[in-house]
Amino acid sequence: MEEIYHDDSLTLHTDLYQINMMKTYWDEGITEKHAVFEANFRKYPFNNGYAVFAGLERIIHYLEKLRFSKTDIQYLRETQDYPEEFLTYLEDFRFTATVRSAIEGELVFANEPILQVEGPLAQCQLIETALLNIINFQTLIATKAARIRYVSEDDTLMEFGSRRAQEMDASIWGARAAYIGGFDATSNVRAGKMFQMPIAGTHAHSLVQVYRNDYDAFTAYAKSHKDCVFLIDTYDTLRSGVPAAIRVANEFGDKINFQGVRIDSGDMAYQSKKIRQQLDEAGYPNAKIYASSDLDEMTILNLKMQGAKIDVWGVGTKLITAFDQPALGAVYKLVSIENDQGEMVDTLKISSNAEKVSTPGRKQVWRITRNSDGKSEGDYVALWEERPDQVEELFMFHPTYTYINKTVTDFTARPILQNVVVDGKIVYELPSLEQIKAYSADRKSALWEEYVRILNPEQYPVDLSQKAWDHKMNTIEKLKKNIKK
Ligand SMILES: Nc1ncnc2c1ncn2[C@@H]1O[C@H](COP(=O)(O)OP(=O)(O)OP(=O)(O)O)[C@@H](O)[C@H]1O
Ligand SMILES: O=P(O)(O)OC[C@H]1O[C@H](OP(=O)(O)OP(=O)(O)O)[C@H](O)[C@@H]1O
Ligand SMILES: O=C(O)c1cccnc1
Repeated sequence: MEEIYHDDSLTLHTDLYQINMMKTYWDEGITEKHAVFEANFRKYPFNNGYAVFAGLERIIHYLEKLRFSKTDIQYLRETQDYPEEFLTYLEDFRFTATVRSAIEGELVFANEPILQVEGPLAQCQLIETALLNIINFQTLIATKAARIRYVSEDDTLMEFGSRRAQEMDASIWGARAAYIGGFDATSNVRAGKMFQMPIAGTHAHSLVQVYRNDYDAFTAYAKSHKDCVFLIDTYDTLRSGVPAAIRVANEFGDKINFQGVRIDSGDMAYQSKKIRQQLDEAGYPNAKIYASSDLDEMTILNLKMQGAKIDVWGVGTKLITAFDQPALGAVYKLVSIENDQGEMVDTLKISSNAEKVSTPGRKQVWRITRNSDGKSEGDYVALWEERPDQVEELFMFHPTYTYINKTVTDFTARPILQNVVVDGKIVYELPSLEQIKAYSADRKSALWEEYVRILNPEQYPVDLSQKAWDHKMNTIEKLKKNIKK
């Protein structure tokens, strides 16, 4: 395809309706009205008990370069009937808003703000699409990876999904998210280069097909590589694959690191036990058994239950495509907007479903942990000016079933939303990927096992402060009166 407009910016990576709304705000002279938007999700992905927040690094890179390029303006000029003055406004557009966010690797929960944007209305509006696009995908994959890590215990996990991912961006950022969620390496070399993350791999069936037999293929591979994992299931795993691998390992001795064998088909519990036996008998107790083939957390759990002797799991399709739940569904809602008198007015969106009614006003999420053992008591969603970290006693109650409540003492309250961009300037120092991964693993250990298990986890408490709850009820009452009028 001939490229008419050079793809030199991500600023038009937004829905047309955002720019159309910007045009309305511009016509009305309210582009600079002060606004606050918050993002949250309502339903846990994969019915998990938490989500692993990911995507912030890409959001920061996106915001850093948020300008309408010449070709962006030219494209809008030629396709939309915007007046030149509006295009000039877009040309001069600079991001000056403030973004507060959960940090990558943080565990986040349903119905709490995970990211907040505050600043000129038009700016907050433009970035909704890209922000949700990034968070929804990366958080989803990091969460799926965390589930797979949970069942795999300390086994090695390799991400193999690139060929099956929904296009290239998904492979790359999905590989990174999988690493944050608990994977050890990716097969995608570009992801390794971009993010300085470990890459690893074995070889494909095609290599064995080229040589028409296992032995010749493994020999050729061993001649050209020190580290060897042989794929043994091309013809007959137990009768040809394993014996050929052992023969090549014997013949090459110290010239190679015989790391193990990979299986990619058949009954992997039965086969892995037989393979283990053959490798042990041949004097290779340290050779590992790798497995791949449409794996996910349920199959891995089942294979472990059957006593499969698998040491390394290669997971592709079902991880990178978030096979059983392909979207996270995080939304971005206006919670506060300046009125004509210059005062902030908090807003909400009413729904017939009580649990879906949003909470008005700018909020902070406080993670409440017990000082005695560092375990999480739940999250406390409070109005911005509240300081639950400065009180001795905290009354926490379920926002819908208010009779479910408790009073917490001897606790630490930690704010989840952190300043990332302030007045358009990036103030957050990006941690290394290793730090993010380690942080996430550490956060999981602060959760009670009941919230971490992958099947029917307990509902983690996400409570509203009394003030936030009262404010919500008052806002609903006022709205109802207004509607009646
Ligand atoms: N012992 C086992 N218990 C439960 N699931 C298993 C077991 N062994 C393999 N599986 C899973 O069963 C599925 C088998 O896939 P499938 O029937 O497509 O064939 P395959 O053996 O992989 O062969 P091929 O890919 O050559 O068609 C895979 O998802 C695999 O992970
Ligand atoms: O099963 P997944 O979880 O998606 O993992 C990735 C798959 O990709 C490869 O198969 P493929 O048939 O594409 O190539 P191959 O010839 O190397 O086996 C590999 O053998 C895995 O089965
Ligand atoms: O390295 C491997 O074994 C690998 C890589 C990608 C997909 N399947 C397998």
